[in-house]
Amino acid sequence: MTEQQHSPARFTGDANPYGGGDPYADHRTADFSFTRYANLADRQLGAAVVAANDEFFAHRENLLLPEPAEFDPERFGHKGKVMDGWETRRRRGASADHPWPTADDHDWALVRLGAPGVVHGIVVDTAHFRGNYPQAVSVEGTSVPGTPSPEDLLADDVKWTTLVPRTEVGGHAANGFAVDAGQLITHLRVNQHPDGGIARLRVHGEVVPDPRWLSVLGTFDVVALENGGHVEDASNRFYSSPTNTIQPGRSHKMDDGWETRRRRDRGHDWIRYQLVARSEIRAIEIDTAYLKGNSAGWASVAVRDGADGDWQEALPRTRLQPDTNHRFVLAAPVAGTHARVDIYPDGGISRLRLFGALTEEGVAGLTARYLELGG
Ligand SMILES: NC(=O)NC(NC(N)=O)C(=O)[O-]
Repeated sequence: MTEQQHSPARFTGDANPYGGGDPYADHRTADFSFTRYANLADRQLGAAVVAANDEFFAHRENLLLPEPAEFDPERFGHKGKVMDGWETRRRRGASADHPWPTADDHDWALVRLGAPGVVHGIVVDTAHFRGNYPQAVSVEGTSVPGTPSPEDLLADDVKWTTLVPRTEVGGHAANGFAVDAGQLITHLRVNQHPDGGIARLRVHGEVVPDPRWLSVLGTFDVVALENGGHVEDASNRFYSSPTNTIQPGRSHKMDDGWETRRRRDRGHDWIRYQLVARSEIRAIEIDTAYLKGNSAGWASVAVRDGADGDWQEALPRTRLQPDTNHRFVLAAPVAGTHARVDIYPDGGISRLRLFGALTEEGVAGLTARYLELGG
């Protein structure tokens, strides 16, 4: 997929001091088209903020929390105002005559993505940092194989590519940046110039798995997000994201799955996926964990070979039980590049697993893409 380059809305400058009431009432945000891609900096996928040079006021780990940042005007701790984000101390200059930081002074945090991938856009949200947000931010990316330590990542021989050049940002705003680096990224370095606080970081993109790993595994879940599957479209996203259906592990609460609004017509809901590459599917799991009074009543699965192929039934319309994992062995393998799950009439499922193996063509396509991206 190629990202259409739009210039996302830009916010710069201070927000007003908090004046009471809903702290989000004056939060500045916009619709960023790249948020249709999954968040590769998701803890659930395995992402982490592995190091930061300073976290005096607030911990670096807050950056990846899934929920919006909270603000309690009354909450102060030993170090100052308790902030729900990553916040560094105020930098100072070298002398009384020059008390200001230098132009190059900045703070950094190292982020490991949940899976290697191509980044299409980044949101640096300074929610509630109104007078203490960074003047500017920049983001670099690198691809380091294996499991490097923070020291390995900070070594001089690691080559970093600029994903977001140093850019002025706004306080109390979701600052969005479209990215078009066209290379595989495993880690990010997020810089705030010269210092300050960032509430949340989101890194939207596509997972590009190592084809050697998937080939050795043989049979695996060919639609799983961590293996390179993704949601192309869905009929409804009212309560929760359809991407939840391909997240790792079992769902542990209702909004960890996919739930649609109640239908009052004669239609039904669906999700369409692109598989990691052309695959042969042999077994299907549909889980309705934590969906009890709102589980889908029935579900069917179809597979398509190529973007314009015809849909071929893999699983006929089948009754589902609430809060239950269902397993189906297919009578014969079904080959394709795309899949869809249709649920009747509405409700939700928590996970869809499509177990199979890459076809020869699938291995070749994935290997070519991986090498082209520098993997
Ligand atoms: N009111 C503040 O937030 N002040 C300071 N920050 C914290 N967290 O106390 C600062 O330096 O910006």
